[in-house]
Amino acid sequence: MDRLVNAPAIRFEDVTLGYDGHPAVHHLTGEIAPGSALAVVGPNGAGKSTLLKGLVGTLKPLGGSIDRGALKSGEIAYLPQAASLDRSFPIDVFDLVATGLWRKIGPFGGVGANGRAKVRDAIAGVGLTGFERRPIGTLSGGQLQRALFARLALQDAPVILLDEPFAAIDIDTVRDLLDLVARWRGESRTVVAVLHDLETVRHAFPETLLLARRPISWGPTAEALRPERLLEARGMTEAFDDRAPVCHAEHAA
Ligand SMILES: Nc1ncnc2c1ncn2[C@@H]1O[C@H](COP(=O)(O)OP(=O)(O)OP(=O)(O)O)[C@@H](O)[C@H]1O
Repeated sequence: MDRLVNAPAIRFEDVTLGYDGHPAVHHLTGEIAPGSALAVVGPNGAGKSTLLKGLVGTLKPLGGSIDRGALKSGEIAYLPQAASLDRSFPIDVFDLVATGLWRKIGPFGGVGANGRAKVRDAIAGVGLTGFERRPIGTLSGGQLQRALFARLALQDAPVILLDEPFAAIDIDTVRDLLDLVARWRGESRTVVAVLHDLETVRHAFPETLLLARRPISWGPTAEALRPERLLEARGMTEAFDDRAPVCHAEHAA
């Protein structure tokens, strides 16, 4: 547990992230404290998924820097949007969840009796006992998301990133998965989640980053989501030029 409590903050210093030299997020400066639960909120196209890709390291900044402290590769667990998963991939629930152990045993390592017990526990923890040998292509959206959360739990990472984890998921599953998020917080893990449902954000995430290509507000959720801030965010993405060059002005608005 000390490993998690002592995890470093993640710091953004005037970060620009984008594609083909065009910014999708810019002028992001701030810090994610270890053990915090941060919601990332904003309109469509605001750059929320782009930010998570930058955080996990699959997208390099076009400008500025992201300091992950001493976090090693693999210590940031990442659940992309459900649409990015190929559900036709021939793998069953047990084997999908077992891939959460890769960081510890390597892709070609045997899972072993101990590992198999951990996989079964993780599957039970998300209420999927009995589904172990079901191909993932036969699961409902909610069941698949439960399996993906079980895999995340097994990864045992100090930082967990979730991209729209509750989109098109039934209310019981959302409640169960939020319980798991609360448990991760109790274990001092850092959780960053892209969310659209502001009720869920207000209920379960004490900190919020409201993003609209640039940060509109970042701080305690009630403050960050004040109506005038939300209005400002809506106007920002509508006005943004998708082919704009990188702007190097210091923290320009
Ligand atoms: N691979 C890519 N190549 C080029 N442009 C991209 C790519 N991915 C995203 N973009 C663009 O970057 C901008 C931000 O996209 P992003 O997916 O980060 O937004 P988002 O806030 O997650 O949106 P949503 O809520 O709709 O999922 C959008 O204009 C999008 O078209």
